[in-house]
Amino acid sequence: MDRMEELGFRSETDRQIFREAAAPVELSPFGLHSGMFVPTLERQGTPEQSRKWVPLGKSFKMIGTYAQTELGHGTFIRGLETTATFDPETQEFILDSPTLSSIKYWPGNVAKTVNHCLVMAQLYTQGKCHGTHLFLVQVRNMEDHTIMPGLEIGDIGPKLGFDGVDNGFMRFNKYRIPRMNMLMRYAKVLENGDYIKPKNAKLTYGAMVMIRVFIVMDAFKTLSRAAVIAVRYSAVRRQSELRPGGEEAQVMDYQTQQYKLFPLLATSYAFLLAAEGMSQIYAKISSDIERGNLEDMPQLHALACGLKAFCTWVACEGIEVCRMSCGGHGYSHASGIPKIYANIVGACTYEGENTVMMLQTARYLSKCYIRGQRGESLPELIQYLTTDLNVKSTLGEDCSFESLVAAYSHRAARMVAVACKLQQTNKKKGMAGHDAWNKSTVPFIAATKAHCHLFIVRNFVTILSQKKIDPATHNVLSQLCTLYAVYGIVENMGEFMQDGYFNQDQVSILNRKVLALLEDIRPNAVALVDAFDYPDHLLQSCLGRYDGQVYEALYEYSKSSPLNNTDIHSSYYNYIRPMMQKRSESKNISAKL
Ligand SMILES: CCCCCCCC/C=C\CCC/C=C/C(=O)SCCNC(=O)CCNC(=O)[C@H](O)C(C)(C)COP(=O)(O)OP(=O)(O)OC[C@H]1O[C@@H](n2cnc3c(N)ncnc32)[C@H](O)[C@@H]1OP(=O)(O)O
Ligand SMILES: Cc1cc2nc3c(=O)[nH]c(=O)nc-3n(C[C@H](O)[C@H](O)[C@H](O)COP(=O)(O)OP(=O)(O)OC[C@H]3O[C@@H](n4cnc5c(N)ncnc54)[C@H](O)[C@@H]3O)c2cc1C
Repeated sequence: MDRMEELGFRSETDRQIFREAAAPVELSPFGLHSGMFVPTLERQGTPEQSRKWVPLGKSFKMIGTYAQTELGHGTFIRGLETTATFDPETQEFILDSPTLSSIKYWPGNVAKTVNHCLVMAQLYTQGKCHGTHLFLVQVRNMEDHTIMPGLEIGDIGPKLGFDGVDNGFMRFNKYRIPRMNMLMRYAKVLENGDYIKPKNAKLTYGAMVMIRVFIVMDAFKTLSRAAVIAVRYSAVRRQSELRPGGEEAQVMDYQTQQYKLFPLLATSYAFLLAAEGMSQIYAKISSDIERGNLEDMPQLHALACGLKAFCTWVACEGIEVCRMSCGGHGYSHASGIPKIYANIVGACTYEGENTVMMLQTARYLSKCYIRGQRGESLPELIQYLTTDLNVKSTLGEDCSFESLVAAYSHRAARMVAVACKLQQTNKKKGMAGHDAWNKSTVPFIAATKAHCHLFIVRNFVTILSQKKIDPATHNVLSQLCTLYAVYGIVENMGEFMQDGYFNQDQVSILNRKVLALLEDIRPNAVALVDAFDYPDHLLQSCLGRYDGQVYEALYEYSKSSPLNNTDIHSSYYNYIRPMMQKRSESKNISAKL
């Protein structure tokens, strides 16, 4: 903290980059404090509450986390069971875990690290439930860090990853907090217990929207790090003969290796630009919301949900491809890739399970489709829904940006229409609304993925057409953008061709183009990963070292394995030798028989 002050890091982005550089392998146990707890106090507290608590949080005098998920509920927030009941006599809220399933379970750093939590609980006042609200709760003694009376707190045990985060459980037993510990920027409980409701009940969900936006950048960071390691290693690793009798080839010269890695390199650049675009949209709309203009809140929610789900799914699949493209050494922690995967794959679940998030976006698309069919105006990002689906592609040998964006618009518009028509058909068959919805959610998920894919392609093209970039760089970035878009079509050709949008010749053009682009990008592949400028300290990888000294690094890494501290391990004396002695005795016995 002091070091960041010394270095003059003021913006949260700079601070986050510094924290990651300082703790590259394990996630910081203060990630949730800085990334969720403090920003939520700023955005969901009244000005007075923010003035009181935010400085304490920023100076780490108060260390907190976000405690919402319970044993029985994570996705369905309205089903959370923790209660906060207002007691007007004492001006306090009484927090309680009334059932086993209501125990808070998963909140990061709650087990051993934090002394405060933002707790999401069902608010009761004057005998009536007003839904979930956030409460600031002190959970440990500020003098000796002991657990406050009335609370049971512990660690949930080993996980797939996230080893630097002590995810815990927390149980309330009629635990009292002051009335003013309810975050009251949007909703309030007055001294007499009267409830003042917010302009929109979902304003309380604002912290989750913010983190989903951050997670799009995390998807870029993790995928690009894995790509750096795999591409650099592919330049160093020589294996097998490409030319009979010739020297062993750099594995990066195999077309299959290029087809594995170069689209992921292009995806990394696409996700970086998408994350920046998403952040700009979030900054604009969240500031409108803070000024009371909630008009674009549904659009922000839908975009954040969709991109968070789409980018984490693609990033995790891509990181696994990077790992496997490094052969056996990729499976070792020496590569650094298993840790990257283990730390980000949870993002497909936390901050909104990806399928559920995609369905939130799908719900928004369904409503926009109906508005579009009525001729109503639509937000710019959604206007493609009114695309004329009878139009065919004009794609030519050049695979122009315009023809590629048109293809993605057509695909998404067609798939949203298919899902919406199924939903409408279900209703006409007499299904209730919720059944008509549920029985069309599989095509809605596919349509929403196409919607997100369009956003990322269009965003990439827009930035290349708007930003002033020197010609040489623009040329390479254009190759990456074209590869990202063409590869996405080739890999999902059925969705693009189902209505005959492309003809056979155009399909052949696309299949040729994706292979040609691999050759175009090959000379710049290492430079394109070096451009991310990740220091070796951050990558923590013997395979992805900047100096390429892979085998020397692997040898040193292996020698440092704790198993090598002694030549003969105690298991020999405890198990192996007794077993062998027993075997030899039994053999003597059988020989005598
Ligand atoms: C390089 C390093 C890599 C690793 C980096 C790690 C760094 C550390 C970062 C993070 C660590 C992990 C921390 C994790 C924390 C958590 O997981 S906190 C808990 C998160 N939990 C969730 O996200 C729960 C998901 N569920 C929900 O959000 C909601 O339940 C719901 C699915 C949205 C449904 O809500 P609800 O049932 O109340 O609403 P609906 O009936 O579906 O919809 C009603 C209308 O409300 C609109 N709506 C819903 N949510 C929002 C919102 N957030 N904003 C705006 N509007 C919203 C919805 O669209 C409906 O509108 P409509 O009626 O017009 O259609
Ligand atoms: C690494 C990690 C860190 C976490 N950190 C925190 C934290 O700091 N604070 C916190 O409060 N929580 C935290 N969580 C919990 C996390 O927010 C929840 O696990 C997440 O919201 C998913 O909810 P769930 O576990 O109830 O999954 P469920 O919703 O039970 O998912 C199970 C299955 O049900 C499906 N499903 C559920 N609802 C629907 C639906 N409506 N339609 C279709 N399918 C559906 C899902 O798609 C999924 O396939 C963390 C979780 C992880 C893994």
